[in-house]
Formats: sequence, structure tokens, C-alpha cells
Amino acid sequence: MTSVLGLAPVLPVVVLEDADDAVPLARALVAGGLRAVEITLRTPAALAAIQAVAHEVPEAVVGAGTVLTPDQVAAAGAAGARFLVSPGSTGSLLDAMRGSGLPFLPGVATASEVLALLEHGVTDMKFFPAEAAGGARYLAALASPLPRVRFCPTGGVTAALAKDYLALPNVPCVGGTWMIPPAALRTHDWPRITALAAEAAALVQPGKPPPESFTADRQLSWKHGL
Ligand SMILES: O=C(O)C(=O)C[C@H](O)[C@H](O)COP(=O)(O)O
Repeated sequence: MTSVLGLAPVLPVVVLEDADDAVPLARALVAGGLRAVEITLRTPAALAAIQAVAHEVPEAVVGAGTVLTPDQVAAAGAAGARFLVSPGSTGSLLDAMRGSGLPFLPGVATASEVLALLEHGVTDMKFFPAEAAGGARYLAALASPLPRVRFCPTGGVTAALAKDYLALPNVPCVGGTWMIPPAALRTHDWPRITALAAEAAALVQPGKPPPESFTADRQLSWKHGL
């Protein structure tokens, strides 16, 4: 199965009002070196946007974000999403994400939420909302008691903050919207987005080993592996 977190150190998080923007935006991000693109299911345009990128930008790996319900898991998969991201999780959402066969990143913000996901065999998680929940210092503090868990911090992350997160041993990737300024999206300034994506893609720490594959298989293989 395709590695997702290993595609780039930064996962762009996209909120689209107009599905017609999806293809040029995805192309602009890919041109800057960011192949994985998370389109959030927060707007009516989201599923059509995922579908368009899945069909027309094969060099991108498009996923669905803000997945809140089992129905949305099914709709995202049907639209062509290749991975799923949620801000949190429930038992039914976790079952649906696992049942989809797609790589998934459920959100956590506390040690107890991490432990609950570990009981379900999940070791790759989104840390959300990263800055508000404690930032890089908080994740650094979790690394020692919870060394098997890998996080994609998202929420309030900027280019400057991303560097601190990516320096942590338990952070292979960060997510955020900073490389897609609303004004650039509104004016279709794709070169500006490509330039910001390229800056983001270059954030990986020299000497840091590439992230391991993030796969549904990996999530399952740790089942009850505390
Ligand atoms: O709901 C989800 O699944 C999300 O992915 C939420 C995102 O983490 C934030 O929207 C990131 O936005 P910024 O804070 O602008 O970087």
C-alpha cells in the first residue's frame, strides 16, 4: 500500500469553496514538491474536489480530511480519496476507517486518547489542534513514555513552527494550511502557492531518516502491541 506520510514532510490541508480550484491547486502543490494533499470535507465542494484531483492529477495523492462519520468515510473512498484524516475518533469512526482499507490518521490531543488508539492497534496519529494543545514541547514530552507512536501535528502550524516539530523523533510529517494563503487561492496565484510549497518541502531536517511507510497494514500490525 502507498506510503502517505512518507511522501513529503508537510501535508497541505485544503479547504475549497469551488471544486474547479482543486486541480490547479493540486498541480501547484505537486510542482512545489508536496504530493500528498488533504482536502477537508468541510465544504459542499469537497467530494467533487477529491474526485477531480483523483482523476486528473495522478501524480498527487489526494486524501480526505475532517472525516467525522462512517458515512463520510464511505463517501470519501467512493470519491477516490487515498487516505483519511480525522480530528478525533470514536469507535464507529475507527471501525469505518479501518474497514475502508485506506491509510488513516485519527486525531488525538491527550495521552489517554493515545492509549485508547494503541489498544486498537493504531500507532500513527494526528496531533490536533497542535499549537493550542501544547505544541512541540508537548509532543516531545510524549515521546519518552509513548515511543512507538508517530504524530502528524496539525492546527496552528506555520512554516517557522514546522521546523521545531519535524526535529522531533516522533514527528515524520506536519500538516497545515500556511502554504495556501486565502488571498492566493482567491486570485488563483498558483506560482505563489508552488513557491510556498517548495519552501515547505525543503523543511525536512538534514540527516533525519526518511519517515517509515504509513500504511493501513502498519496500523493493523500493532494490534494490541503495547
Ligand atoms: O479537521 C481536520 O481534519 C483538519 O485537518 C483541521 C486542520 O488541522 C486545520 O484546519 C489546520 O488548519 P491551520 O491551523 O490553518 O493549519
